[in-house]
Amino acid sequence: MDDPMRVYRAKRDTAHINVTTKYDIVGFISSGTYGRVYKANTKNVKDELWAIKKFKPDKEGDVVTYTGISQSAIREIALNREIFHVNVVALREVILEDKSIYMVFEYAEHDFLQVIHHYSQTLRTSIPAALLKSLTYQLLNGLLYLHNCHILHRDLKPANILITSKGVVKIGDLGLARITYQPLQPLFAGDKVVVTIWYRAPELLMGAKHYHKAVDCWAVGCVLAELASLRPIFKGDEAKLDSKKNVPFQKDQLLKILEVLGTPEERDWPGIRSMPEYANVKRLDTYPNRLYEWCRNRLPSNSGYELLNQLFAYDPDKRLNAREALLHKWFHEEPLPTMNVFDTTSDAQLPPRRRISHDDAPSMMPAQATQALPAGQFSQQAHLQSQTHGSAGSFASLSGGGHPRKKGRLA
Ligand SMILES: Nc1ncnc2c1ncn2[C@@H]1O[C@H](COP(=O)(O)OP(=O)(O)OP(=O)(O)O)[C@@H](O)[C@H]1O
Repeated sequence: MDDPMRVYRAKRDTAHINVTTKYDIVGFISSGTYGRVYKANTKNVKDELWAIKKFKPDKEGDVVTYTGISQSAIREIALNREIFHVNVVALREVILEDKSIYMVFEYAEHDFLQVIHHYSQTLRTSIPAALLKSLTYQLLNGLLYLHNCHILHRDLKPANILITSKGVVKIGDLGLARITYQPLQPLFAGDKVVVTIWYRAPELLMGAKHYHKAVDCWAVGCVLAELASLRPIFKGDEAKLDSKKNVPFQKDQLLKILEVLGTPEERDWPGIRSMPEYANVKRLDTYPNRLYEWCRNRLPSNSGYELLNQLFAYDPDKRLNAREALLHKWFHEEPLPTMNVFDTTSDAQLPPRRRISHDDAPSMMPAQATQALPAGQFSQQAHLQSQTHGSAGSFASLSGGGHPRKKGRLA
């Protein structure tokens, strides 16, 4: 006969965990492409903060229906469950409740965009070298881990790179991330767009059919340059798809790059002539490389310039990878990067806490009575609720070839 305690425990473990019975919603943080993010605290535990991302439920017309979990949500959940690193935002659990999916992440008080705004708008001074170096170092450290796990982030930008109140950098938003050993699809098809345009690597802008980890390293170069100058280095206007969804030539974005890095030549980038957009680039004016001048007042260190120059190699095969970048001498000369990026920041100069609003918090609440899911989905829920620990394992089951999300530009 079944042990009643065992039956009780089994029932308890597969019962619904209600988000709002486990967490107090402190407020609304932000609305992203695929959902809304809330700040939450574990019930009855002081200062145990979380960021809960609630995916938008699928809708058929105005009716919310349980049509399954979107490809994007599955990918973000699946990738996050397999990874664990100090510089990547940790997923605590996933809760499936009332036709919605909730991902519970460790909470990060700041992000790179907010630090950039704080220095440009409030302090009106450049980011000190020690902070700049620590932010970049930890970002590269997280990226090296992802790349070692064969994960491309594909959407690195200041808003997606978070910092905890203890000064630890955490790469977030793996919603666009992909496993690299999947057969790579052509980059642009229909309305698929990869990487916010200001951080988009030249091989993508030139129409490359295949791309790899180097696209993330280009984005790190853009982020480093933005931290150093407090504004996006290549702030191009995105050309939109035409009515037939033809992929346009991103002339303005490429011009912004050419103006600083000069016109790429065959010796910089063998194979450039066979790139789909080469003829279009040939028609543009030619520019000299001005990166050294660009750095003069913004990144006034020779080795800092060298690092940026190598992250901005046109040829993706020559571009510095995350490991090489971490070994770069800029990080090994004074001031050295620190574990707490704010080690050398006075209290008065610390960026403010993340702003939250209270207006939207009620829409977080699921309906009072949690609707029963079809039988098969209980096991899925129990599966998803397991905690995320351990190192990157096999991703074979994650290799669905869904559509990357179309991303908007930074506001
Ligand atoms: N762990 C976290 N701690 C604190 N805030 C977070 C956390 N994760 C996300 N946020 C905030 O919520 C915002 C949106 O989150 P996220 O980028 O994951 O959603 P998204 O739907 O992919 O959005 P987007 O389309 O803007 O990339 C972030 O820019 C950040 O401000």
